[in-house]
Amino acid sequence: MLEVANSVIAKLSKSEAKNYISQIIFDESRSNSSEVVFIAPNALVANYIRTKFSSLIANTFESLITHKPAIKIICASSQGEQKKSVLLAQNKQNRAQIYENYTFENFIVGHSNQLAFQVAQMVATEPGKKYNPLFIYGSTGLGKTHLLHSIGNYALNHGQNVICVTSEQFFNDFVVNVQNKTMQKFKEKYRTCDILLIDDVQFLAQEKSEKIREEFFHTFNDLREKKAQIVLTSDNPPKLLKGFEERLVSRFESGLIANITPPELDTKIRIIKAKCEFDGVSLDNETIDYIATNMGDNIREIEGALLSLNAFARLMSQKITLEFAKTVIKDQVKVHKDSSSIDEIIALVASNLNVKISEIKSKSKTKKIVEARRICIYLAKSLTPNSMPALAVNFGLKDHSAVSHNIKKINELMNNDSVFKAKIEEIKNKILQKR
Ligand SMILES: Nc1ncnc2c1ncn2[C@@H]1O[C@H](COP(=O)(O)OP(=O)(O)OP(=O)(O)O)[C@@H](O)[C@H]1O
Repeated sequence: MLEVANSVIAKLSKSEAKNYISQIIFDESRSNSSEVVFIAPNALVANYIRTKFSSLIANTFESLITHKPAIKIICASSQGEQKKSVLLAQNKQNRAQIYENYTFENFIVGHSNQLAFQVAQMVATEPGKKYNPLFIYGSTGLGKTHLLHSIGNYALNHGQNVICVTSEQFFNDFVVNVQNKTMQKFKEKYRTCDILLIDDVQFLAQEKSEKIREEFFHTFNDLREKKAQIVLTSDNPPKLLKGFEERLVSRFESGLIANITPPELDTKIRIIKAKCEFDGVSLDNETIDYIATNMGDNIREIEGALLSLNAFARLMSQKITLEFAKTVIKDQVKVHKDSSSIDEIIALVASNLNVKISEIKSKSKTKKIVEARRICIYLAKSLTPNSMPALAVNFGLKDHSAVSHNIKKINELMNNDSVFKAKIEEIKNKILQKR
């Protein structure tokens, strides 16, 4: 059916496709091999399609299935059918904004993203009940959009009316509707959905116009009152989103905040294996380990490296070996090595916590220095491509389990103390901004 719809749409103007063809839904229960039935939301659309597009649809069927069925366009009879038809038509449009491969099934879960994954599943299955809003934050390329769209895919497949946009799309939509004096349309779109998913909400904070934040504030309140689910993603926790008024920040914090941290080596390896399987790329374990250890934590960049490897291997009819991989992705690896050195991290932590660089590098067991050193280890693991053994050498620790122990302590502190957590995020942000 999708093939027929796409072929028909390809022959129409944008407005014909949007205003007519995308409004009808296929009625499987009433269709058979000689007659195909579609439901239109009202008589106007039904009549228009009957007279203008019936033969085009029938011919398209003929070209694809070699016989020409009769095409019947009926009008939604009951209120329920009308509502279903409108909802399905809306969902067809909404679906177009959601990446179909970004599903819960395709998401690899590890310690770094487990909480975000679990709550995302909960809000998808029971929207608006708990954790509203859900605020997911983390550095770039760690899977925030993937989780957001997974919620969207799941909810759409379960008949929910979902709007999924980036904050830039929300802003552009707002501007267009203000210019066209069609704000009522904008409000209907954003305030009647069951689930509103907004990606990269930090960009709204940076917009010069105060009006967009005002509109977002009212949209947010309206949806919350109607118990519609709101999910937001961002690169930083609400407290660090400079540009939003306190009233909005406190609303973001009123639900659940889930942080996605950089994946541990083991999770990264599982993600690489899953991506290879998905894209049909064949890599041996040695090469997978090399990529996981040397390429940083941004999964988008790892995906890019896998694509390059695959493309070069095909082009040169060559099997992907470790040596081949090292040559092809050497630039990506180099960029990561240069991007945020351990010394840079130590210097920033030292100045932020008012301790000396030499103290962090010393063997001092003073509580304040131990904590500063631990923060450096934690940040070095998150922000540099160094492996655990390499970090152990760098920080003069016995082995990789000593590194894990230090990281675990910081994670515990962050989980129990939101001020401490915000402080770490702030330092991390400063390091990222220096890149
Ligand atoms: N845990 C995971 N399992 C499978 N794929 C993942 C995982 N994490 C990230 N990815 C993949 O990595 C790519 C980048 O992820 P995504 O776009 O969701 O990152 P992001 O956190 O939204 O980044 P940004 O802040 O730059 O928008 C996507 O193709 C996504 O499928």
